[in-house]
Amino acid sequence: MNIIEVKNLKKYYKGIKAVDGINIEVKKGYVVAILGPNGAGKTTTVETLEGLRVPTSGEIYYFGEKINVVDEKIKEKIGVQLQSTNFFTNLTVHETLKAFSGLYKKTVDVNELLKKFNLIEKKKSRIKNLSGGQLQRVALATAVVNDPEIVFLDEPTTGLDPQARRNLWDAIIELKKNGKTIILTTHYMEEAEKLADMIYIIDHGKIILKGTVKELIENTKMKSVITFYSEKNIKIDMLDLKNINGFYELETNDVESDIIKILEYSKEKGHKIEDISIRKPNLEDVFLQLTGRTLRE
Ligand SMILES: Nc1ncnc2c1ncn2[C@@H]1O[C@H](COP(=O)(O)OP(=O)(O)OP(=O)(O)O)[C@@H](O)[C@H]1O
Repeated sequence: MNIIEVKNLKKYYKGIKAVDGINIEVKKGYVVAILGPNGAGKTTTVETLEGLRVPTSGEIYYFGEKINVVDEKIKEKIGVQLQSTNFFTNLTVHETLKAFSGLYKKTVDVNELLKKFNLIEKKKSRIKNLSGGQLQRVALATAVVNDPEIVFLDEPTTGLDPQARRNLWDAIIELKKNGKTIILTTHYMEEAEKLADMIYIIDHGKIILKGTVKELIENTKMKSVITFYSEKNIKIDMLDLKNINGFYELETNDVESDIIKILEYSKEKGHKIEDISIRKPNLEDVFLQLTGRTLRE
């Protein structure tokens, strides 16, 4: 069953079509990523689903039922981590989570949350004294304080260093393991690749492609590239090798079989081959091919 379904959703501001007729389906227990560059319409989309913005038109279904407003009943079942998380900087971590749990009927034990998000040691620290990674973990904890079925995460790792980002990914994977359905926005393709069961690529308010990572890459029919270096002149039957001053490049759809051919040739002829690398197409390439721009432009 689709836990959320969005049909032809539009949100227009004066002169700006922030969201321009998008369709999204979210299955229970899935992590769905909305991936797109700055200004693509990601925040507008999720905040409309959260009931924070009123759509211009379109239909939203929660748990199979069409809704007109995101009412209290739905708000009890969703958890929201806002992009611009404005906590009271003088409150402690514990006080912050307590304050958020006061907003809901059903809540989980705050100490459990502190444990779960590795914040026990920071329990009495003031928000203003936390690192970026710790702050994002508090934000994630506030999003599940009501034990929601669906968790919305708007660019949860923006601005974090790689280690803090990986820690947060682990926390998100843990939420999924606990059966939560997660909708996250991101402009990091690694994040979508790592976490998402289904990806919607959005640009200028429209979904330009959807699918699993594998489907998206296969869909665009992009090839992998094998590169290596050799001082010898290498010519292998059936392989269209490009040679630029000893740096060889091969575009291929069958990395495994072609790499074996190259290695067998090298062994047979005694021609030394160095610096072999394989580059498989990723979501950044998919986006570039579709739009002519990179995700971070
Ligand atoms: N309240 C508003 N009034 C007018 N225009 C808005 C408003 N909110 C967003 N927009 C515009 O709508 C477009 C989409 O913005 P949105 O914040 O949804 O994009 P985004 O993909 O979340 O970007 P980012 O990654 O920068 O957060 C942008 O052009 C933005 O300037």
